[in-house]
Amino acid sequence: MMDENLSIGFIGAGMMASALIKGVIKAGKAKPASITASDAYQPSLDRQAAEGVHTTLSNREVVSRSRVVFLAVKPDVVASVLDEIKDDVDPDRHLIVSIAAGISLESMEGRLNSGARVVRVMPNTPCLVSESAAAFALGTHATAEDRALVQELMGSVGYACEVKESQLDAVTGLSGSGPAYVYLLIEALADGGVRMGLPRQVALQLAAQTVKGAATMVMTTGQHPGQLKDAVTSPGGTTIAGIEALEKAGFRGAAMGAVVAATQRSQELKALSATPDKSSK
Ligand SMILES: NC(=O)C1=CN([C@@H]2O[C@H](COP(=O)(O)OP(=O)(O)OC[C@H]3O[C@@H](n4cnc5c(N)ncnc54)[C@H](OP(=O)(O)O)[C@@H]3O)[C@@H](O)[C@H]2O)C=CC1
Ligand SMILES: O=C(O)[C@@H]1CCC=N1
Repeated sequence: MMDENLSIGFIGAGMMASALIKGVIKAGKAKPASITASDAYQPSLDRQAAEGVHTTLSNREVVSRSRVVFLAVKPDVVASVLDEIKDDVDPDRHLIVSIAAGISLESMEGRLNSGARVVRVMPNTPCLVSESAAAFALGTHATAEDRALVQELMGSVGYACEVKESQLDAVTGLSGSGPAYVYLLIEALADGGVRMGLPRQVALQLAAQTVKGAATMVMTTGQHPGQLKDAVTSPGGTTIAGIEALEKAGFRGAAMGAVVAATQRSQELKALSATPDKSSK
């Protein structure tokens, strides 16, 4: 069991860090006072300070105050942040948890002093409402305790599982970016309702609840989505007319293509994380 007084730090206090901070506090896994957040953008820090989180403009202070340090900056900033905190990271004390898309464990370990414990996590923003879908991979020096801690922390805000690092780009393309695809779907379904005369608010509520209900059916009945689809689809009825329209528009291919494109983009981001020459350390 995690100690609720475990000190957790966030370097970068933007969208994803805010969602994680709120989620872990709500789950009772950390107290606001045991969290430290840094950012380059003062209004982001002001938002965290209002929640009772200790804030600072110094990334090094985050490391000095925390045992678990989340790297929650954009992928192209990770290298410079690691260079900045490198000499403050103590393998006996710190676990570094990167949530940056595409940045490899090897490249991060290569920028830190030897023995640094690093984990890569790919979360998603629904951790704010305890409905995250996350996967993680352990670095060379991360321990069984680190695995248990990350599983407990991420599991407290939704579903979490360990995967091979090579699978994390696909996780990013599916569940990391996935909430945005589903928001697009909800918006489009609501637009369809509005197009056919429903009030906007009613249409949006019906669309969102339909997506939530269908997801809950998949997760609780154990039935294949195809079986559940068939149960909605009466012969010669309304649903098959709707499905025909979706199939004609290439809906399945478009959804698969979104995951493929986002995965490929995550793979491209690796180019930003080439391992530095170790002899220069
Ligand atoms: N958003 C999402 O749904 C998900 C994001 N991620 C990953 O999370 C990471 C953060 O993404 P997201 O929260 O969306 O991005 P944001 O831009 O919202 O947050 C990043 C924050 O880091 C700040 N920052 C920039 N440089 C530094 C620095 N040197 N030191 C400290 N803070 C700095 C930025 O300030 P400023 O704006 O002034 O530059 C910004 O406030 C990314 O690596 C992304 O791949 C992973 C899963 C899902
Ligand atoms: O769009 C992005 O790059 C980040 C990573 C996954 C979700 N958002």
